[in-house]
Amino acid sequence: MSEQLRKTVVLVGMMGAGKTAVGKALAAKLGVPFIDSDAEIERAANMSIAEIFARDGEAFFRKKETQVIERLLDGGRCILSTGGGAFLAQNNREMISERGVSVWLNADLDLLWSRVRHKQTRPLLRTANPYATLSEIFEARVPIYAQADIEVHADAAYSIEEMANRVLRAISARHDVLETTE
Ligand SMILES: Nc1ncnc2c1ncn2[C@@H]1O[C@H](COP(=O)(O)OP(=O)(O)O)[C@@H](O)[C@H]1O
Ligand SMILES: O=C(O)C1=C[C@@H](OP(=O)(O)O)[C@@H](O)[C@H](O)C1
Ligand SMILES: [Mg+2]
Repeated sequence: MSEQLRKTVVLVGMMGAGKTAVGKALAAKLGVPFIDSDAEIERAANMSIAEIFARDGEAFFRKKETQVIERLLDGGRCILSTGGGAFLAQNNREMISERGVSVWLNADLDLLWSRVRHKQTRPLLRTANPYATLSEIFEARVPIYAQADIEVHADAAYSIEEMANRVLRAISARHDVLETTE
């Protein structure tokens, strides 16, 4: 049995949902390239995301993010993990739905917090009360992530491997995304 990816799969969702980790595992399963938009931006700028936010600001980062996602969607089919804010701009959502398929990794706030609380890599959470900030961002964004083509629930009990299998099952049900031949 062989599987052929017919569209780029774009993982969206909150910081800590597992987009980067699950995307990598999914790409390995399918034998297709894995690309993380944050990593691409960091590579091009030769700076970390935190440094880009500090030096050039969030608006600059968002412009770069749109450019990078547009370029990647025009390239070969792959698993594309985006940063948590990438799905918020309408033009980004439009190009993702025209040229790829969006998959929302939907995790609850407690799970997200448990994964991001000890990390210093996410500049948006460098506030006096990072839990409150995460909670506000979560409330504001959930209705937008809910516009994704496919939703996969992320539970604390699911390993990265299990999550990759869940996304694989969800896209396998869509023949316009993953074609399976005997
Ligand atoms: N299903 C999972 N089980 C256990 N740890 C996970 C799982 N998914 C992600 N992680 C861990 O949680 C952290 C955040 O995951 P990451 O992939 O960076 O999320 P995102 O890219 O959505 O912000 C990382 O340390 C990652 O290894
Ligand atoms: O949610 C956001 O706005 C952001 C999420 C981060 O990516 P992850 O979702 O992979 O952590 C990164 O793009 C940047 O710190 C902004
Ligand atoms: Mg990530």
